[in-house]
Amino acid sequence: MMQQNSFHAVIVAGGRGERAGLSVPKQYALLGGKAVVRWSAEAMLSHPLCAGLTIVIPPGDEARAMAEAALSGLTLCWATGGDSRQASVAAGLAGLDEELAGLVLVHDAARPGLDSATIDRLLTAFADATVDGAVPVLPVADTLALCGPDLGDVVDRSALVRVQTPQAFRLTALRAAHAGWQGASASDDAQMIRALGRAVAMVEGRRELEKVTHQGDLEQVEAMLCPAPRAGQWRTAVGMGFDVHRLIDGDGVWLGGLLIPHDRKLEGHSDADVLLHAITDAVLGGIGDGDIGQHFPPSDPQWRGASSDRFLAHACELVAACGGRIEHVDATVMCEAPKVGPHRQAIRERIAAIMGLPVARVSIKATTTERLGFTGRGEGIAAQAVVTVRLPDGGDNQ
Ligand SMILES: Nc1ccn([C@@H]2O[C@H](COP(=O)(O)OP(=O)(O)OP(=O)(O)O)[C@@H](O)[C@H]2O)c(=O)n1
Ligand SMILES: C[C@](O)(CO)[C@H](O)COP(=O)(O)O
Repeated sequence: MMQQNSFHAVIVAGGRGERAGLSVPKQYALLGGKAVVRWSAEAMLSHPLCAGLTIVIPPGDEARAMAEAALSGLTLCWATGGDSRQASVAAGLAGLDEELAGLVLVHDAARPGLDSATIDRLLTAFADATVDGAVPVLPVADTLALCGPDLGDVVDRSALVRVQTPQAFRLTALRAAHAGWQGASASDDAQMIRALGRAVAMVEGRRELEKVTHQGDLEQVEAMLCPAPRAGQWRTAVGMGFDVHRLIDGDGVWLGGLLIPHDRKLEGHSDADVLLHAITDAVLGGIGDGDIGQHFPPSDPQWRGASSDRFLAHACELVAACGGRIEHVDATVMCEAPKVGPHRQAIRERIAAIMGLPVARVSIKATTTERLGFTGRGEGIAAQAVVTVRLPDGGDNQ
């Protein structure tokens, strides 16, 4: 049953970002350690009335979006973009169920500064049954003038606004607008709804919703969203973790959130994922918050056979609750077998997804111990990890 005023979000991330001139399309660029598109995806999904999210990406970009933008940990649908923003929006709308999505919020991935309050203002506009759309707007602060070879006449700016996204619509109206559009390519959806003679309300926009368009914009938006810490406001902490599990007869070992085929398995109360346990302890070490056994006691039956993803995700949530963020993970697995190398990239991607990090910030290494000791004799597997955490001063655990 659809909740009153719940909405489905469509984030268009199907462009090439040519004007921004970055080394990757701007939706995948890192802003405050997180891919640009992930900022809006998280903001949409964390809104209590968000009933679903579709992200529109360039053709063939799904693996990249999941790995580079660390989107695989989020619950969402994919759509393949078109040659223009308008075509990409249409592709995103195509998969929506009319019944489930009464309202749709269409948003540019290139505007990472989305917050819940803006979404609330847009939704509130639909209390007026005559409204079919709502957009966030900002006043124009500069003098505006026509331009030709020389400066032309000044335009009355009191009659102008800057239109941002997300733009909210009744889905039936937006579909009709896209189906009936006959003009040149439309730069946003509100003008398409208005062409049908339908009303679009204006709500207060947000400075932080500035679009990353040209060179230098990414730095400016980052400065708004992640103000650089002044000396003494932040500190960097390094946490370390170490774990060992015994190998027994079985048919595969859980390592880094993946089941690796093997003729043995790791023994433990949970799934015994020795690598995730070491990383979890390193994350907890970074915030001085005990260890994995304290948070998930082996004596507690609810953790019997549990997937260790949950332990690591919980530790990452504790970092966020302190106002901190994880910068980097470096871990080493010690065993003779199974060989980790063939699975290294898949393990990095899985850990990055669990931790909400870009893959580049997760390093996984492996070594034998030259047949020495318990790992050398194949009696068990050991793993150690180092995690770097950035914490605001005052965000400390006592
Ligand atoms: N074919 C396209 C073009 C744009 N977009 C998306 O629409 C938003 C606004 O577009 P814009 O800022 O123009 O992005 P780009 O097209 O990527 O930029 P450029 O024109 O500089 O290449 C962006 O989130 C972009 O990813 C899209 O989904 N599909
Ligand atoms: C949709 C939009 O962000 C509203 O301001 C804007 O029109 C996108 O324009 P672009 O030329 O596709 O960047």
